[in-house]
Amino acid sequence: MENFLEKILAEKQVEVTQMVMETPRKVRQVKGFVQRLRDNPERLQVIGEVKRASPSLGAINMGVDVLAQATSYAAAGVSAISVLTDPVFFKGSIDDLRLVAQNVDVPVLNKDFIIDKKQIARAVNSGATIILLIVACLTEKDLQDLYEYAISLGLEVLVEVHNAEELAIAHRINAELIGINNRNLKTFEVSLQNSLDLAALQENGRFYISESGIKSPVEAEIVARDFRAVLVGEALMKDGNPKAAAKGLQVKRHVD
Ligand SMILES: O=P(O)(O)OC[C@@H](O)[C@@H](O)c1c[nH]c2ccccc12
Repeated sequence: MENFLEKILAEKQVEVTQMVMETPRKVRQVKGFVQRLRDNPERLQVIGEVKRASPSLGAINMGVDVLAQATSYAAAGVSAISVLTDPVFFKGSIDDLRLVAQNVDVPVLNKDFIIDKKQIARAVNSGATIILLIVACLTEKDLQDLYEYAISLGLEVLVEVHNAEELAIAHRINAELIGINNRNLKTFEVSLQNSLDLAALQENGRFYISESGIKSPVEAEIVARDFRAVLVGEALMKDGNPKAAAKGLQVKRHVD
């Protein structure tokens, strides 16, 4: 049986084949995400995500007003906004990202399954300032090449891992920004315990983010000690007041 990730990657290959290689322009100028983490160690930072649907849940909020949602996140003081651009499994589009980037002055993360430079050039030209690279989607060599390409363009790169082996790879390529996904992309099972288990392997000088399954300030508190930020989609997309919800997740961290 093909797992979910294999299905997504097979489809992504088709999408990328049909894409043209754009000439990358300059990265949009905003105060960077890492800088925002550096400046705010005392509160858990939030990346609010725009996500209409997902393979595990189906429709989350298909009728969302993308601009209003992103503006609410920005008004709540999020450190970045993530926009899903995968059309097939997440019902997103690059136009969503462009719309958000044109209207907020916070970093914007292009959330997609990136396997090719063409996607990175498109991300920059659409206003993204951060891209996601998922260790489980790439060979170490391709991960390293795409990472270096993105950095050379002036992008920030969030490197996503799910287990200790992938975390070691993220450390080897010298990623500064590492996301621990609580969701297993092969089975879509979610456990916050994954972040807590891998926290012991964190290295000094890098910034770690806990991704997925954070639904309330209670869950935010659980990861706030070991993580600088959380990446939250579903809970914010389903809340009638996304601004208040995004603000409520910025809980106090106990920094020694
Ligand atoms: O909706 P949640 O459970 O708050 O999760 C957000 C985000 O972490 C999730 O969308 C995500 C994390 N890594 C990904 C990789 C691809 C697509 C989606 C994701």
